[in-house]
Amino acid sequence: MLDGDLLGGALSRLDEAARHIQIDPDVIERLKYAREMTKVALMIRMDDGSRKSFLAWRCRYDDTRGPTKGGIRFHPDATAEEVETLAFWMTMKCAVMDLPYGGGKGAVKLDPRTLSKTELERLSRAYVQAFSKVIGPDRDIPAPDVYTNAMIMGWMADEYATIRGEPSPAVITGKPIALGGSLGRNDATARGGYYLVDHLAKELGLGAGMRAVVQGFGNAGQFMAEMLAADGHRIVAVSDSRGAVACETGLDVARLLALKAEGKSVADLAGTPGVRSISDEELIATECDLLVPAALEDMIHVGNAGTVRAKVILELANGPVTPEADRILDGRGVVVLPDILANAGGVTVSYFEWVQNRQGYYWTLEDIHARLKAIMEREGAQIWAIAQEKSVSPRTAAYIHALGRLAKAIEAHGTQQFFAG
Ligand SMILES: NC(=O)c1ccc[n+]([C@@H]2O[C@H](COP(=O)([O-])OP(=O)(O)OC[C@H]3O[C@@H](n4cnc5c(N)ncnc54)[C@H](O)[C@@H]3O)[C@@H](O)[C@H]2O)c1
Repeated sequence: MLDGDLLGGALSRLDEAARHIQIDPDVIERLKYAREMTKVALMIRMDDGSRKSFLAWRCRYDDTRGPTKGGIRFHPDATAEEVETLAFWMTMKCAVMDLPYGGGKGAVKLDPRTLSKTELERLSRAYVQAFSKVIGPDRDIPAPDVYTNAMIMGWMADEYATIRGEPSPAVITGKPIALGGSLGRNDATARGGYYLVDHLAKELGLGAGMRAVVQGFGNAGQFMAEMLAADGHRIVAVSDSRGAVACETGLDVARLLALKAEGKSVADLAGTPGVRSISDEELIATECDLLVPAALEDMIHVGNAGTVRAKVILELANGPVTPEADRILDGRGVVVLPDILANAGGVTVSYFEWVQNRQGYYWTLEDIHARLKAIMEREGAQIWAIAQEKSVSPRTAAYIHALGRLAKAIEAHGTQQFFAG
């Protein structure tokens, strides 16, 4: 964390939103602390016969509005604080989208690229064994996040079914289609963000033939680049953890996708005609209409926010802009579409997957796209209207929107006023 503590920064957004609405102090008190945080060491057998332990967490931040929901991240830099912060953001995100969920998150501290496929499977199953009493279709529902994918979700669902003695697909979302996954889950995060930008294009001053920059070229970033390019926009710069490239006339997205599919980096496109290698800081400073951070937290901070030359930032990643950077961007007129709205397409289609699993009836892709579009447009328009009405940033407006819904649920259990009477 470059600009202070991550959880403190996240909670400060809550205080900022609370200044603009009448809210019972009990509500803020309730949202300041995670309800439950579990830490374990997962010990697995490695392929060479040795044993190795990995730290793992699962946080259920708040379940006032329903079972907790949130992904599992495999990352060498994962920390307990990061997990709690991500679980807090999930609480706000599910409220923003009016999904009947609270917020949760999990992580394992490791670089999954250092494990073989069989070791990765053992680790994924060990995670579910360790947290089998924490998770559950009515308690806490994990999903994929950074460096986890559908295959890992499939192993986890299978392990849970073995422990319970019966299939229980609604315990986890983002599963392979053949194991009860939903159509449209793979590109849902990017698609939701895309629908949002499209719906608010006029208000944002965006139009045809945009210049876009995408930071992070995984699930969220790749689908976003693909959708933008398919609609005739130009992807002028992209990056992944191994480097960044730029091309004034627009990068060949199909070629970038092929490189990633071969296990290579987007940086390997450098040297082809018109494509040059750039630094991460140059990527952030690239002049464009739309900057899409789709990697990790804190990528736009006090040290580089002043260099941003984008009209609009669409936060597909969670927490890519620090609170200090937010203030700098705001002062420079850069509109930030906040993570708890911009990347909520993923959890929304995860919700659809959970509903389909529970009812045992599966929807068509057209159905899923139409439902996702309707929700993104509905919540996006409401948040934009709050921002205009209260003269606040879309981020503060999104927090006001979420807080209003959470407050109703928390207050329904009785506030200080109720018990003092
Ligand atoms: N996948 C989802 O459904 C989903 C939903 C909501 C939010 N998100 C958020 O989106 C972000 C990306 O998630 P994902 O699922 O696409 O993960 P992913 O693992 O598929 O991809 C992550 C990408 O980020 C890149 N990256 C890592 N460090 C980087 C760095 N320093 N600079 C540039 N690129 C870097 C990696 O190389 C990779 O291309 C995360 O913040 C995640 O929490 C994902």
